[in-house]
Amino acid sequence: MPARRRADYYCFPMPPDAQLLGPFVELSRADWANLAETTALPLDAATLEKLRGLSDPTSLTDVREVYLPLSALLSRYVRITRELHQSTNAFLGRATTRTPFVIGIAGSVAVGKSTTARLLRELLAAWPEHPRVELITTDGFLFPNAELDRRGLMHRKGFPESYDRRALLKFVMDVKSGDEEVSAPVYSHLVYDIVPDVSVAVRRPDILIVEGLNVLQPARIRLDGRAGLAVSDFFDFSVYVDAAADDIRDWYVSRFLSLRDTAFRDPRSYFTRYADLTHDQAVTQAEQLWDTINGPNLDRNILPTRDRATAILRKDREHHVQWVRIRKV
Ligand SMILES: Nc1ncnc2c1ncn2[C@@H]1O[C@H](COP(=O)(O)OP(=O)(O)O)[C@@H](O)[C@H]1O
Ligand SMILES: CC(C)(COP(=O)(O)O)[C@@H](O)C(=O)NCCC(=O)O
Repeated sequence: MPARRRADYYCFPMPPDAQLLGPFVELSRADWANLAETTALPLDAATLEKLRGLSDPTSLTDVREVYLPLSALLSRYVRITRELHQSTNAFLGRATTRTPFVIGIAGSVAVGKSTTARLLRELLAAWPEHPRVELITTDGFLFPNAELDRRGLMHRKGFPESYDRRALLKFVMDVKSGDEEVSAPVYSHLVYDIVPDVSVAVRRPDILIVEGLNVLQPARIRLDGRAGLAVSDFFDFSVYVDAAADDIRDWYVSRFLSLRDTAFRDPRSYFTRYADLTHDQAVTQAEQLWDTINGPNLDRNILPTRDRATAILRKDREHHVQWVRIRKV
């Protein structure tokens, strides 16, 4: 038998596509939709149009049946975490400042994380108890292209090692330390690079949403054999947006075709060379990008983190959420 590495002893042996049901309660779409505590939707069709990602068909019915109940559950978590903070302060005899409630949103490229994150921001901000909701995406913590090139990682964009993980961890730790102002760098999908000298500031919101491919990655084992910290150690709640890999691949390809007719035509786009591809050439190009970068990243790095989430939203081929899993407490 081959020698086992020390870290193997701490791993629960699971096939990569196995799903843990034990720690989760699973609700069908219909049962989940019945949980919405209010029928008033604080969002109209025009706002939804602005929040939806390119080629994302999420409808007002989806908002009402899926995202509204999720925001109601999240609001409970926020309230109870505040009570826990007060109770902990009373126990410690200290008056520590409450820190933002941090929500992580994970999932593959093209699965619709941005739409989920923007919808939750809108819905959560409608609650008078926590109106200040901010959102950051982890792409701002990708290394700039020049650095990715230097490290031989230009074809690994989105893999865990393509991020400045230390800076991302410090950002989330500073937010959870209650720092008055914490800033994050900014990425441009259009230019396909970090925007130099630009940052966004996070000033102690009630809720911070952190959206990105790898936010549920566990801590790395350091050279001395000890585990470090991971951003997910500072999440109060996390959501994994899930779908069949073949469906996500198709969504990626059709989004690429839409981008060919829109963003790729912008002279500032990194991908102007794709604007004049024929339909068939564009499909081949998109499939190649998927099969060499985003597909392997999903298999190796993102999907194995699914069961670390507090909530899993599983979409069908039409982007409709079929079932929801919530971690038991
Ligand atoms: N090359 C691109 N040019 C312009 N926008 C893009 C490009 N690639 C992705 N986007 C946009 O960036 C956002 C994030 O995309 P992605 O990381 O695939 O996550 P998701 O689809 O899960 O939200 C989406 O709103 C998408 O439409
Ligand atoms: C920018 C991304 C890595 C996503 O970053 P995230 O905000 O999820 O950390 C991804 O959308 C991307 O552009 N991947 C590169 C491969 C491709 O062009 O499809």
